[in-house]
Amino acid sequence: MQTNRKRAPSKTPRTGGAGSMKQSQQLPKNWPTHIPYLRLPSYSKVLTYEAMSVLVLAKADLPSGEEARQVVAPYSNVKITPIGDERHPAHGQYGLFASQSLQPGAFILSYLGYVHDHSETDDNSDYDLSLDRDHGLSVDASRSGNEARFINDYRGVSSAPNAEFKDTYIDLGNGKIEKRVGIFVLRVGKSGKNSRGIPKGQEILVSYGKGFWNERTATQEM
Ligand SMILES: C[S@@+](CC[C@H](N)C(=O)[O-])C[C@H]1O[C@@H](n2cnc3c(N)ncnc32)[C@H](O)[C@@H]1O
Repeated sequence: MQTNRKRAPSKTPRTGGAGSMKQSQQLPKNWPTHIPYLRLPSYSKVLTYEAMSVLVLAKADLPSGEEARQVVAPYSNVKITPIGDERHPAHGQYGLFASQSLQPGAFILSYLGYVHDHSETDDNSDYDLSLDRDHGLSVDASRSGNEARFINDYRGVSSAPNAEFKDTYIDLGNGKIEKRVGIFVLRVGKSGKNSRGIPKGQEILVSYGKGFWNERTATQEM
C-alpha cells in the first residue's frame, strides 16, 4: 500500500462528491435487486476526521506516479454473469467478466462498499477488503456495492489470477481526490512474462490471498 501525505480536507465529506463525473441512473444487468448499487463509497458515520483525511485528499496531494481517474457507473467494460458451468467452484453464483478486451496494466473499476474501521468489521463478510492498513480501514460490499463485489478468486477456475487489487485515486471534480481500492489487469503473468491482458468474454479473477481461504477452512472446521 502506498503512503499518503496527510492534509485534512476543508470539510469532512461522508460521501464522495459526484463532481463532473457522468453518472447514469441505470443498474448494471443482473444486479441483485435486494442490494443497493453504489456509485460512490458509503462512509461509516463513526469514521474519524483523521480517517476521512486519509481517504479524501486535495488533488495537490496525489501521490507521485498516480493519476486521478474519472469513472462512470455502471461500468461498460465488465458484465455481471451467472456462473452456469458446474465445474466452476462458484457455480450457481455470479462472476464478473470482461465485456471488452482489457489491456495489461489497465484500470478496470473501483471496489465500492461500506467504508469502515475495525470497530465495525463484520467477521462473517466474504466481501470485506482492506483499504488502508495503516489506519485499519476496510470496504465491505456485502450489503451494498458495485460490480466489483462479483469478482471471484482464481483458485479452482484458472491457473493464475488475471487481475489484482491496488490503490487508486478518483477525481471528485471539486479539487479533491478519493482513495479507493482499484482492480487492474495484471501486467506480468505467473511465468514472469508480460500478461496478454484479459480478452473479451473472459472472467476477471483475482487472488483473495491465502488468508481468506485459511480463515474459511478454520470456520468450517469449528
Ligand atoms: C466476493 S464474493 C464473489 C462473488 C460471488 N461469487 C457472488 O456471486 O456474490 C466471494 C464469494 O464467492 C465465492 N467464490 C469466489 N471465488 C471462489 C473460488 N475460487 N472458489 C470457490 N468459491 C469462490 C465464495 O462463496 C466467496 O465467499
